[in-house]
Amino acid sequence: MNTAIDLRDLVVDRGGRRVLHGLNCALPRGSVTGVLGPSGSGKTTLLRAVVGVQIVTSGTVTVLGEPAGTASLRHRLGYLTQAPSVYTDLTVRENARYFATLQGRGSREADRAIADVGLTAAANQLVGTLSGGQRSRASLACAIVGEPELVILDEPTVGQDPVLRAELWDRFHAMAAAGTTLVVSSHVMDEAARCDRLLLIREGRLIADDTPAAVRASAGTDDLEEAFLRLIRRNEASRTETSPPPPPPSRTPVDGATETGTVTR
Ligand SMILES: Nc1ncnc2c1ncn2[C@@H]1O[C@H](COP(=O)(O)OP(=O)(O)OP(=O)(O)O)[C@@H](O)[C@H]1O
Repeated sequence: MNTAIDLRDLVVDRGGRRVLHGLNCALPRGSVTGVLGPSGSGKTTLLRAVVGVQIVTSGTVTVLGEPAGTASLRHRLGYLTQAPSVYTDLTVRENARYFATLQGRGSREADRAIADVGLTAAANQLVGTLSGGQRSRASLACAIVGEPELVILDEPTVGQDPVLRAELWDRFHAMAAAGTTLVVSSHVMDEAARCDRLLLIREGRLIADDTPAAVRASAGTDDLEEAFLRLIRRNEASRTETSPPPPPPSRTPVDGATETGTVTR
């Protein structure tokens, strides 16, 4: 089976509000999918649903052939949240070794993950003394140290300089070439261009699910940022057209007037 993630009519409510409105998509294994959309559009919620930590209102989320959240998936996926989840009173290497051990791996994999995120020089530094960007990379090392089949990364490159971002993306593609499936949320358009496939979310709805080339072609522009703007406007226009006409203004009959406006005496 070549599908890593399958969403069917996924609906999620949070805080009494509908956040995802019936998403459908199937993501292939061994690829890098970018999840893009404005702040608050539902990217993190979608990733949480795939990881299995989000209560789902209705629909199904199937991950590596199992329902999301199934215990056996825990060792098959790595999840990087937006808030770094590493121990500040341990060094980078101690953190990586700890998470490696949890995944049945050793110090070799820990050192490799540290190198993959460009932190070898800081391996013996306490995480609590790292910069924000370094701390986020330490967290990324811990998410990938178990060499999971599926890697879910929520804005992994925030706070990283362009050279490091490019290196991280090279690493993501090397992982995909080796068969790993990656889902990466981002706000950055040049990162969208690096993905094999894009999911563009707007207000909890998927408005594009395609390759970057197909997204550009469908929008009629080579500029991905402009393409997204056009797709968003097109989506808004079609929603306006299909929404029911507004109700007529309510008229409260005044004394002596009927509903039809005829004044009676
Ligand atoms: N714990 C929560 N309780 C209630 N509502 C929430 C909660 N977390 C998120 N939301 C709401 O769900 C919606 C989607 O949030 P989500 O974090 O998925 O967006 P996002 O696209 O990841 O945003 P960002 O790019 O800013 O991280 C937002 O309207 C947000 O306010």
